[in-house]
Amino acid sequence: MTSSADVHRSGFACFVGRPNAGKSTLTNALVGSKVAITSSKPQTTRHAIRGIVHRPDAQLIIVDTPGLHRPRTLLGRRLNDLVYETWSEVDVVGFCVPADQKIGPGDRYIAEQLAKVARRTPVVGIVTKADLVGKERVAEQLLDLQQVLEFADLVPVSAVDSFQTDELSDVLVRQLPEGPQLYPDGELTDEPESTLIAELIREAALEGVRDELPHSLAVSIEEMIPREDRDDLIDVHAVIYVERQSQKAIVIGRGGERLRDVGSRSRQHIQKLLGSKIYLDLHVKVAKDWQQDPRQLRRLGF
Ligand SMILES: Nc1nc2c(ncn2[C@@H]2O[C@H](COP(=O)(O)OP(=O)(O)OP(=O)(O)O)[C@@H](O)[C@H]2O)c(=O)[nH]1
Repeated sequence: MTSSADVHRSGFACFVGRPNAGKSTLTNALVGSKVAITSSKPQTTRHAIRGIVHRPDAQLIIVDTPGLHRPRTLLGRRLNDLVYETWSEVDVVGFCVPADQKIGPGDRYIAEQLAKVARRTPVVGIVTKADLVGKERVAEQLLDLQQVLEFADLVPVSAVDSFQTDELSDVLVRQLPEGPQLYPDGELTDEPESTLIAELIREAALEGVRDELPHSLAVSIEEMIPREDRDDLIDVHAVIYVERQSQKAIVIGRGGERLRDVGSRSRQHIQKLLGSKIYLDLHVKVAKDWQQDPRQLRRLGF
């Protein structure tokens, strides 16, 4: 006879929520490593980056989806399609609502979309950023959240001080089917390295830029090759794409200062990721209105 303690579960979870709800940060807190990139700019996440939580009793694979929003561009529609596709593939969805903001039309829009899958896929309500407010406000937000959808479970968390992150992991694991380990021990993500590297560069390039520019930035890794005659150095050639000439000037900065800064910051993260020294060759190019152009979107991996 097997007791419940012997049961091993495995499966997929994803977090949804309005932009900036804290989904990427939560993924990193659960996985315990910098897998999904985070920033204070909305719509940072474009790729379904997976983080893997290894536990003795379970393997939880987290798929990080872009923020769902009313689409205005072709890119917007592609991103939303990616979100719906992800929901239908996972075993549990975590609906994230930040504790410090009232539940608004954006959240209700997501709840309406989620209600369509909630019969097939259990949805867990998550009140994020609990550290920003008092206990009473957290309780109030949990009550408000309960009004918008029927949840399999409700959990308040803080990714910043690790409040209840283990509890959340338990709650999500409970919704997974019994199954074997799907990925080897120690593996944290199955994204190709080039995608992670592109995301690290985009994260560095996003720092300190304003307003509409974040949506116009895309990074493509053109080439990644070990330097000839050296086994400790990799040449990485990357292009930062923007939509307009004026944006190019912003990204490069006066005398190229900003771009150098972006290069040196992202290089540190990339070296850590690859465990090797790298030479980073970084260029900025204008791809006019790439968010509206199917051919350019394809080339940039959307
Ligand atoms: N105080 C506090 N801040 C948090 C917490 N989690 C996330 N943040 C901050 O909230 C901002 C957004 O976090 P992200 O994890 O990038 O949000 P996201 O939902 O993945 O955003 P998109 O990728 O745009 O959809 C960042 O500035 C984080 O540092 C938390 O638990 N506490």
